[in-house]
Amino acid sequence: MPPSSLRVVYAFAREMHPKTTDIFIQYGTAGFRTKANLLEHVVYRMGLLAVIRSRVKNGRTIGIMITASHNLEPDNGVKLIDPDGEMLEQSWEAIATKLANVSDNDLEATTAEIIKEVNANMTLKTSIFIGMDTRYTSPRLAQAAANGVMALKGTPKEFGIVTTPMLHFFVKCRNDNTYGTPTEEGYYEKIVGAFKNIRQKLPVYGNYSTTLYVDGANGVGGKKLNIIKKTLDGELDLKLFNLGGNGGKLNLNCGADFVKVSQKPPVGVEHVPMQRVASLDGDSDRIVYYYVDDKDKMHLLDGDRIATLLASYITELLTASEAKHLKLGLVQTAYANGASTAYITQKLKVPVTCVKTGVKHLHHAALSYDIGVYFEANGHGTVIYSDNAKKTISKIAEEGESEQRKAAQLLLNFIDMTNETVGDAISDLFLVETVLCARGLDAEQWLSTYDDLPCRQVKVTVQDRNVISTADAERVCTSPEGLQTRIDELVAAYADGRAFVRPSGTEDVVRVYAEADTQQSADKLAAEVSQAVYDLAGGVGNRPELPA
Ligand SMILES: CC(=O)N[C@H]1[C@@H](OP(=O)(O)O)O[C@H](CO)[C@@H](O)[C@@H]1O
Ligand SMILES: [Mg+2]
Repeated sequence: MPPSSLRVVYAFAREMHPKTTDIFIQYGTAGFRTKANLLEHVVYRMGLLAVIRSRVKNGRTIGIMITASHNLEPDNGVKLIDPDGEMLEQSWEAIATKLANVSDNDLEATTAEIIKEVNANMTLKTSIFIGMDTRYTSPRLAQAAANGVMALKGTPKEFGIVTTPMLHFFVKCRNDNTYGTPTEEGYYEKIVGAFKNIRQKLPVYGNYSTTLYVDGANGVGGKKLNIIKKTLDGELDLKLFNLGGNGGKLNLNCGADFVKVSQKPPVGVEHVPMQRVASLDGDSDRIVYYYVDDKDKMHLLDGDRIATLLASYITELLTASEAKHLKLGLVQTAYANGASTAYITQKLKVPVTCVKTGVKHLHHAALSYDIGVYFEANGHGTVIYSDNAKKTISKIAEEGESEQRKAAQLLLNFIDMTNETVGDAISDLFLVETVLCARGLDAEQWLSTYDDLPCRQVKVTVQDRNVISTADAERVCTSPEGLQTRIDELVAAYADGRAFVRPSGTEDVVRVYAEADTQQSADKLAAEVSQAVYDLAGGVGNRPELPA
């Protein structure tokens, strides 16, 4: 592009999407995320960067998703999706951060510098897929992204309101047409189609009931399930709540994150004792299940539960299809309940890898298995299958003995039902329902597989959360000095005690996690560790108090 036309681009940027704040913003665990009114210039610049990224990747399509996931309504965010539908390559996060923070005056020079540095061929044609969640600030930000794309002569394709995993899926399909069709219909056809297929093969039996209640978090997931619901022909009877009407606010006292962290049922859902409920987050890339018993006590079935359920069923099908040589492994983070890890390794005999928080880390580690099941405890996860695994299973489905063939065919449906690009609440919901149906389980039986250790997660506000450094997949705190020693002392006083701290990548807080043999102990340990963080890492506001 000749310099004169770039001049026009930057003059346009200054005028249309000016940088109005000096607050430093960082591409974190899931992209940029902050108050929506601080983001417009950032999103515009991500439009520019998406085009540059695409041109480094031979013109393959890149995605831009506008969402702040489970955060409350006033927040928003933006993240880039790489050509295979994966999160942006980590080495580009620093580039994104640099571009987001330069002044309007330096934007031109910095963009030119980046183009040179990454060696982008700016003559390539490129299309950028843009999606957004249901926030009222999203359309304006999506427009800023499209303007950024057009500024560098890329072609934006706007999908409007879609779930985050849908956009990942579209990007993957656009760059690899064997994976599916890059449209919402294509997504339903593949994922919901596979579910309906498998239901033909697995009769409903035992304690499994086809009625499922869903908490849509007043976000996009419930709206999409409302479309899907009409096509399910009674295979699954969805009763949807928190669809965004009746004044229900996005993620407010509802949704997967609320249910997981507060360990309370969401508002807005009718609670029938023992009825299983699936709770999605605002952009529908997370899901947890729960039920309320006849004494009004809530029982949570979180990401760890879903991971173990899926891993054990896949193992069963691998055994039945005699494809046991395919190596299945599970990936978790330090937030995984200790009881789940023990169950997976000791009972299921499946190897477990523990990695840092953030889906990109889990996805990456899962790639080292033939079949990698990865889940964060908060319900974000999926299963990925290597080409070798897919080929082997397809071959058995065609050439194996009758019983082997049957199992392999089920497994192929299971693979089709999976959104392998990223954690996907809708895809995960169908996977879980399939396994529960295949095993004739109700939620209570599912819960009885193992007993979770009571746990507690809390936040502490400090002056600068980056004073906290960690090692060993965030399980050990290496600075500030003395904090880990203090945590060790505190943990030692509890049976089955475990605790760790880490700076959040999406909020300006330090997260504290604790588990112990009783809820009371877990709560107390979390509070004591919070005090240690407050004292040793520059706490602000009131010092955390111990539970009464
Ligand atoms: C403890 C926890 O649930 N942390 C979440 C949260 O990250 P933090 O870096 O902890 O803020 O948001 C991430 C993005 O959704 C998700 O990947 C991660 O698991
Ligand atoms: Mg989310």
